[in-house]
Amino acid sequence: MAEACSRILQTTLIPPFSPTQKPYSSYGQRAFFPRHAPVHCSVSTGSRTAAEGQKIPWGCDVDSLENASALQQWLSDSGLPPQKMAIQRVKVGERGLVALKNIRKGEKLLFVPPSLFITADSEWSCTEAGKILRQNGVPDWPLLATYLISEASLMKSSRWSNYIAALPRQPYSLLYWTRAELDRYLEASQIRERALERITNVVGTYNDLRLRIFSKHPYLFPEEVFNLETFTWSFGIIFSRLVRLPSMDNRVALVPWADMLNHSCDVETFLDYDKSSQGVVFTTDRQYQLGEQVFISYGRKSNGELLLSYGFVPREGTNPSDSVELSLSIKKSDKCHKEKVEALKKHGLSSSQCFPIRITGWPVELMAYAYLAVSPPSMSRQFEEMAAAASNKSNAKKEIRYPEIEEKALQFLLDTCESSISKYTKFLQGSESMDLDVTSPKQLNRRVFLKQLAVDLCTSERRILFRSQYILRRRLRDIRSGELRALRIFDGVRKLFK
Ligand SMILES: C[S@@+](CC[C@H](N)C(=O)[O-])C[C@H]1O[C@@H](n2cnc3c(N)ncnc32)[C@H](O)[C@@H]1O
Repeated sequence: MAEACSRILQTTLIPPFSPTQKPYSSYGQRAFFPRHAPVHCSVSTGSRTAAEGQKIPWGCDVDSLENASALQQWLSDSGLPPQKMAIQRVKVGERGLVALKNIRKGEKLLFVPPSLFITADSEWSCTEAGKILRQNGVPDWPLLATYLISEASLMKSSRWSNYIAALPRQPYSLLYWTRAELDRYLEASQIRERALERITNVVGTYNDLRLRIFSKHPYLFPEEVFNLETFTWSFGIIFSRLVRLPSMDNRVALVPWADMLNHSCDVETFLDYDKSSQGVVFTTDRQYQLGEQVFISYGRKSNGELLLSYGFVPREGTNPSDSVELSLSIKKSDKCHKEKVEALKKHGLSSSQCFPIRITGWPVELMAYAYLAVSPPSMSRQFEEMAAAASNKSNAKKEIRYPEIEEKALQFLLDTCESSISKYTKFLQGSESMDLDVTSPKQLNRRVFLKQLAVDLCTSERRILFRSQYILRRRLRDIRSGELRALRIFDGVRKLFK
């Protein structure tokens, strides 16, 4: 479903690049951007639609194979060894790498040499721009984001032009959702908060670069090229394609070709640098028949995290790493609110804290937080111990137990879980009749697409909460029936002595 809809989205949102546009005059061959009205943050302006903002004149529509063969040709001319896979249209992920022959389990594939990686050390076509960013100590991610825009804007003059031309013109990412869309579709999920934080970070990073560097060197960083729209694009590319290479001191890199591999929750194989073959490889953990799509893992990520960075949600129940964030808080009305918050602060936590819950259970930290939330003033001496155990920074990751308040703590968790479930249910029931009031087919496609992603995410997150609700109810029932049994025995013994 998501795939079918995503195709619609991709072909309708972005106006195609017009090759007749003139290059940017003061910078040799930079692509020309029409001057925008003042830059807006997509989060703060609910009215702006994604279709209006992003006019990126590079990249391509991923649902077509536009530019894929030029990329393949350029890569093999630039030192990529012959491959057992080719870029093709696929059912999962639109474009992906497909086996050209049978591939065995345990085979090493790819071998992308370092000369084809883009890292923070890559040479800039505009050396002056790179020098200035480095002199200003710009960290790797913003540096890479700026590098990508700088190279992209140089079009054919950049050595990466074939790679950039094959990148998505609009990466799927929550960065492209407006504030109104996030509020409307992701209200029940904590991923909404994460998306808002991420958008704020991107906007903040761009504003910081603009104030500190770009405004001082307008000839090197013209606003027509280095603006919030292009930064949203480059960060979208980075979030969805950058890889961390453990065997290269955890360096981050864009690795052309390797970044054409799509994610599957069924495989456990990751990209890494292989010292012996001196290239980025992965080792297959299953066999592939000729014509089958080959997958890697993007890491053990929840459905929410996959939506946040990559813009897709795996089918319900297929992701063993799926989790949902449950937000717990210390009630303002708590007699020991101040003391509890202070204890939490000491351990880097706050009065409201999110914990990941999986289908298989929850972390010991969550239970410790619940104990703290329900503990009475008479237990104030234990607040510190509870806060330490609630923080994953505590060295001793031991499970703490306070039998005297266990029932209260479990009930607190059950209440929180059920209030979260009701938010999801409200959204999911409402989504069936959600009015998709729109004025154009483009907007309709976008809304159907976003709604489907949100429904998929909320269904999978609610499923985990349902499971927790079941476990919590059973534990409470056991505690209560145990207490009842103990009470009956006590009563019997009392009668005996009467
Ligand atoms: C590293 S790129 C992979 C190549 C990408 N399909 C392309 O054509 O450029 C990551 C992007 O691929 C897509 N993708 C990867 N795995 C997917 C999956 N299992 N389901 C849907 N889309 C997927 C998402 O759009 C994601 O942002």
